[in-house]
Amino acid sequence: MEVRFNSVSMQYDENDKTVLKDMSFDIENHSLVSILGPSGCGKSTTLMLISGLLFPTDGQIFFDDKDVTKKDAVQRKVGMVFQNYALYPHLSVQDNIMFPLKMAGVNKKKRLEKAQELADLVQISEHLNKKPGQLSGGQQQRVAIARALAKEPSILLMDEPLSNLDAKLRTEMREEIRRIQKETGVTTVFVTHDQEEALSISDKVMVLNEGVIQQNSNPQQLYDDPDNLFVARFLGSPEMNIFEMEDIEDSLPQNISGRLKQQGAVLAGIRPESWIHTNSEEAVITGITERIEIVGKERKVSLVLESGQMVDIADVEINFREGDMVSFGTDISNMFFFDGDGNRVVTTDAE
Ligand SMILES: Nc1ncnc2c1ncn2[C@@H]1O[C@H](COP(=O)(O)OP(=O)(O)OP(=O)(O)O)[C@@H](O)[C@H]1O
Repeated sequence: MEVRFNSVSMQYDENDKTVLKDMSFDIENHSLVSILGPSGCGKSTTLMLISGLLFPTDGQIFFDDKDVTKKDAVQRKVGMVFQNYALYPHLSVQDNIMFPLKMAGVNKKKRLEKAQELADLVQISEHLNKKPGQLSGGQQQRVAIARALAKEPSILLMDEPLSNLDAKLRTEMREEIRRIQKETGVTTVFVTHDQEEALSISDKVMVLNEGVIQQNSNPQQLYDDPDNLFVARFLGSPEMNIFEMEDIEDSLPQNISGRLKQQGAVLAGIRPESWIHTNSEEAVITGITERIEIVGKERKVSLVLESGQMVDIADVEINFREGDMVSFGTDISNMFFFDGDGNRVVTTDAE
């Protein structure tokens, strides 16, 4: 099922602030889309509006060509998975999976068949007779996914489904969600505030801030070609280093820095992994190495510039020590520029 928002706005209360502002997007059939953004940006509200558990103040919502704006969750036939699993503790795994089918009046033979099929899909067959309390968090979430899929939903909605799991299980389960989504082909919307999670499993990531879509594109594009300063800084860890243009323009070719300024560029950004250690005059920054962190294969250097600005540098060969004065440069193609409103400024030469 394709989902389309047409200028949707949401205000919980007349006197309250507008939580989502004039939101328009398309979610392609059979795709997995993540909604990513900081706390309070409107991720769950967007998901609830797709589900039909909430209704917009303005705008229309379409499932394929059908206007579902006024239809509730049952009419929209959505499947939902929550952070806390929301399983029935007194029912077995099998009964939990079959529950929506029982409510729909499906006969027992068919219910059992479907429960087995879904248990196989989410790889929980050997636990069918257990109660949720006897399962690990990851296994409980598998049951919740199977239950959400039981009625062959038009769309599967997941609100921070992995938040209660430890780091290793989180990684494992996100791969599982991707596999299950691919096998079933069900259009899936996944809410998370974890960028790695969103980038690793999604066909598209919708980045939200303060109820406004900042960018809606494939994960690689978000990282390599951010539309604005918010997206550039939100994605990537450590965060992109940001400089005032005037602090950095001397190291840019004059014709390019002139053109960028003409276009309104006031800030320049360089990702920590784009720096190259150099002794040449082409260095963009020079500073004192304040800290070197080596954790497994990760290398991170914190450099303090003369101005006092701290710069993060990652993935470089470390042939210097803490306290050393070191210089770094980068190719102009690795630099991002932004105007005073935080919008990206691109000159063809700087691309
Ligand atoms: N029932 C409600 N009544 C009034 N305001 C609400 C209600 N639910 C959410 N809000 C407000 O709407 C805004 C968006 O909330 P929402 O839960 O959608 O954000 P979120 O991005 O999912 O946040 P989080 O990551 O913290 O869960 C917040 O400012 C929140 O305070």
